[in-house]
Amino acid sequence: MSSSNVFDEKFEAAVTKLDAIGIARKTVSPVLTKLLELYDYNWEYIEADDFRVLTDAIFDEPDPKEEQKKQANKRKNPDSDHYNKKLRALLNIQMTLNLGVCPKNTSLSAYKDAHERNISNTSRSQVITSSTDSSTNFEVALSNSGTGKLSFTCNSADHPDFHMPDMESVCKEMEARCLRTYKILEPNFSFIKLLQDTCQCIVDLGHASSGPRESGMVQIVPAMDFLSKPSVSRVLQPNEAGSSCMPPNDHIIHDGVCSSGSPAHDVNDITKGEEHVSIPIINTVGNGILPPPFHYIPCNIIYQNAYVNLSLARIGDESCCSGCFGDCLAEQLPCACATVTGGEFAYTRDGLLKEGFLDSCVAGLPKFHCKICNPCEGHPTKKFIKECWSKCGCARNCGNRVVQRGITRQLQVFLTPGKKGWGLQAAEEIPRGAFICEYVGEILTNTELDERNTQGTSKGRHTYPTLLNADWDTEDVLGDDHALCLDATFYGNVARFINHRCSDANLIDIPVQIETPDRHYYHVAFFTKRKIEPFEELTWDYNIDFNDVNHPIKAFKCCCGSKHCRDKKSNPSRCLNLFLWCT
Ligand SMILES: C[S@@+](CC[C@H](N)C(=O)[O-])C[C@H]1O[C@@H](n2cnc3c(N)ncnc32)[C@H](O)[C@@H]1O
Repeated sequence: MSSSNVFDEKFEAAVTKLDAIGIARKTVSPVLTKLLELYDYNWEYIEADDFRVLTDAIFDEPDPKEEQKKQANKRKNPDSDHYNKKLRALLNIQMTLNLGVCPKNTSLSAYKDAHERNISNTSRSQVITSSTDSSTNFEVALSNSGTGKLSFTCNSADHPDFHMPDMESVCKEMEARCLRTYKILEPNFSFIKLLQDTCQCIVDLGHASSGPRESGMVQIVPAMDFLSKPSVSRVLQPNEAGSSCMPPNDHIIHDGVCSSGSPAHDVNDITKGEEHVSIPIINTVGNGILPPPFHYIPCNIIYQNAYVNLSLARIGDESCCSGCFGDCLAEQLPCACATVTGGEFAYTRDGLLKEGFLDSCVAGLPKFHCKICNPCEGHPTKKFIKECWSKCGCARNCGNRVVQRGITRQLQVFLTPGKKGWGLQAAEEIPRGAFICEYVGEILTNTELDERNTQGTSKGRHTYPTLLNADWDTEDVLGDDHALCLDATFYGNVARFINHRCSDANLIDIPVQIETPDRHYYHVAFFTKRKIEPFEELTWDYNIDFNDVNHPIKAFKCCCGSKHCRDKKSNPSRCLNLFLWCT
């Protein structure tokens, strides 16, 4: 039987089953379609327990009439946080559009013509230009308060055909986008009204020629908190003119820069050249939303009190291979650096983890049961990798230096279709045992992490810390003032986008010792547990206890979709798509 027949039969069986308990086909079909997408067409999960997931999803689906009423109420009550988020996203897009329509062809003279037609014949706006050799900065001040400026930089030589967009067409385009993307139900929806209501801007399309506002313009008087955030200093560089500088999700293009407290994202490469490979941001939903801003760093950085002892004097002969030369893996006998891994290197000459080593990491070491906790549920202990380092005599390209050489695989940051937010996916086939990336962030003491949690500085829907507790022997003697963790909330690398999957995740985190022989501080490296297909999401098991409300790493309602999901409170229908709110 063909796979499409099998699909049809299964679909029909599900619909018939639910019909028998009084749920009509027209109710079942759309929910089933969404669930199938969510679970990668894994019927096993949907058919389990007599279609329990499907039945739950149907009962949890909001009544469409109730939903319409709620939407209308929210519009009447713009203070609602939920509603503000939506507006924020809409405004964000509006600003993106203003930059986005700036075609790659702009010349100073064309621009000046355009601004004279559209902007400058009003006393409330002005155009400021400043030129460098290869580019011209245009700052279009859209209000006399000086706060609502919108500007961009473009390379004047490359843009001979630029026309300043007129506000009417921008607003029409926005309205169409809103209706299309957000499926707004209200028949009288108007984008201009939305702008006026939400950021107190006066939108004048130039039809009524009254006073100084006769030309098509938008005056923006920031009223909402996100508009009044301080602007920053990063201006688009000539070589990145165009779409590569886009506003991060919570931020607006403001004062000519992708403005926020943190730098803007480059959609073509979230690493901004910090890694050997470019890692693009993919949002196939096309709603223009980007991940919230953070600083991309390729290596861990100490926040404040963390003590990491990087002393060459502490690395004894038994912890390095100063006598080696070239590639340690090419030698007949393994050097001192292989002692930690039982006298054999963890890596093959192809740069992959050896099968046996990976198998033993996946199987895991027995938990350590201490006498302090009562009762002790066991503390994690993991197998470590030890790489050669500066005190070793081998070369930079020695086969026992994999993690320290950084990311080499093709990866993408993408907006997941469910409620997990952003994720990381492979952009190529990757073999089993391959290094993907390190978990990079600020090095904090556990006390500092607790402080961030209690002060709410890390407050947000998603959290990004990981504890460095792979070795209980070390942890045991350290208090929270000394034990360390990594927090990628504000500073981090792509690993901060790797989502959790219970038990059958395709990545494993392995502690790696590089600069320090003790296990107080180490690197957390992700390797593939099996072959990865192109565009498969990369996941790891955070190993969190979904019932432990006091743990410094806050549990979330798990949407991993695994049949081994440990979150008994998770309801798969809650994990269904709602793109707009997911960041
Ligand atoms: C390290 S971040 C992962 C990236 C995150 N999705 C984002 O958009 O930035 C961890 C957060 O992602 C979300 N997350 C990760 N795995 C999840 C899962 N299986 N189910 C639901 N949410 C998940 C949770 O909000 C969690 O706090």
